Amino acid sequence: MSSSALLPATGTPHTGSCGKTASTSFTGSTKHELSLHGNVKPLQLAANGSSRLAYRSLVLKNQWNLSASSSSANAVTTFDDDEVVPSSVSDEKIGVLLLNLGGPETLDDVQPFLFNLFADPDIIRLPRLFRFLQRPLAKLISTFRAPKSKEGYASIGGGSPLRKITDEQANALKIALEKKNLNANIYVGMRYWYPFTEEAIDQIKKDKITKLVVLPLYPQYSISTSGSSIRVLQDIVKEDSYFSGLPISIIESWYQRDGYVKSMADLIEKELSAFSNPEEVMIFFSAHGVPLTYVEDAGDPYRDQMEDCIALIMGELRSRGILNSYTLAYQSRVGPVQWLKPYTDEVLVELGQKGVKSLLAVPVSFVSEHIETLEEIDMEYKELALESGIKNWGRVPALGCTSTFISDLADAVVEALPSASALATRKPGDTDSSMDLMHYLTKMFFGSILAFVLLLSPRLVSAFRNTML
Ligand SMILES: C=CC1=C(C)c2cc3[nH]c(cc4nc(cc5[nH]c(cc1n2)c(C)c5CCC(=O)O)C(CCC(=O)O)=C4C)c(C)c3C=C
Ligand SMILES: [Fe+2]
Repeated sequence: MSSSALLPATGTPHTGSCGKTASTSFTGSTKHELSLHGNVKPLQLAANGSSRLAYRSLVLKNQWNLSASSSSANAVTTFDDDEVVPSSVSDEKIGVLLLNLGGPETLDDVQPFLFNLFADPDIIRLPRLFRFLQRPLAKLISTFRAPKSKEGYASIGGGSPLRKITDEQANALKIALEKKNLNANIYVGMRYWYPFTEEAIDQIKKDKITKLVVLPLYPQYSISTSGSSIRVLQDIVKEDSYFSGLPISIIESWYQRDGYVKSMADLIEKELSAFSNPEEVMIFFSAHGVPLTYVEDAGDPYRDQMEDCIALIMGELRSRGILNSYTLAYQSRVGPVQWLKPYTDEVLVELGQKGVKSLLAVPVSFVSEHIETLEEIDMEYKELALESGIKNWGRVPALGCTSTFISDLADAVVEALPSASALATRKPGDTDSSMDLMHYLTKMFFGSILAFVLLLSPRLVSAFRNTML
């Protein structure tokens, strides 16, 4: 059945734009006094491909003198103030670092972007012994995966909208913070494409930021997303005396915030009302998956947080008298291993077979439109759902620059400031280079055998081809 034969319940295409023009500088007000209260916040650290939990700070009541700051134009996207506040007003220069995944801007960027992604030890988690295979493996997988990915990016206009949307969110956050009397420089650091996290970090140092709030743009924490970006930050902090002394506060997850939950509920409520029989619509939460081993072996809290998040959103909807049925499934799996279940594609088919007629898809693991909303949900899953017997299809847009959401992120930043403190530094001698010669030779020996098997075996190569395409 062709999808065009059946009209979706909602008519507005989700273009992936916040609908505002990003600009790089603002004139901030000159002097603000603010009393802030921080909360006990867990800080989750992902290092060497494994997740660790550290608990950080504290209930503080702090009196701040916050100032606007200046910084020059740069390679990395920053949103900063033009106006320099006299140093007598305040010594503080507040920075907010938004962490995101990044996406290819052109089709030529796709393979190198995929290489960066698969070269990340938090994405392909090899045992330590085989870590030196990470890059050859990334080259192999990215080369096989690129044609399929390119098709996807071509179908959404030839590149990812992520940079543009993240810049717009940074812009909106800057304004929201100003409304809360906080002048801050906003930096965007992407994990796998421009502007890279490393560039943002360089700029933060150049700007002599004195207090930094790190805000990953993923509501729920996963080793593979926020964890990976925070690890990059930590690796730099360990080696750099400016960063090791810089008070930093990391907001590692924020799906539980009232403002986020209410903003999601608002979007769902609005899209439900576009169906002719809203109360018959099943709310279908579709989250990006992760391999099962992340959760079951490495202690990734992602699934628990996702389930908690859905319960909060549904609780909010119930409190508004919206009693629709709902379900959660995981999308976008890659490769031959088991991922979190149930899988979105399989659930859609089952729901169709069970006679569900109206469905509202809700992307819940990400706050921008991206390839997995614009292509996977809007095209692939919609078509599959319609073929499976679902008659009315709708999709909730990503939060983007929704004002209640951005205002809540601004609150999160303000609340995080008092608990900023220097991250722990590595002890002298606590480095990989302390590995002895025997250890090194053993690694190389077994690693070479695995490399030979993986890279030169034609059967394995063809297995790869089948699973990556
Ligand atoms: C919470 C969100 C995300 C999780 C968790 C996540 C894990 C994860 N992803 C891959 C593999 C790929 N991801 C790709 C793109 C991509 N992934 C996310 C979000 C999460 N990923 C985003 C926002 C994007 C960027 C989309 C864009 O618009 O550019 C891709 C490339 C696209 C494709 O080929 O499908 C891959 C590959 C793994 C392996 C993983 C967990 C281990
Ligand atoms: Fe992904």
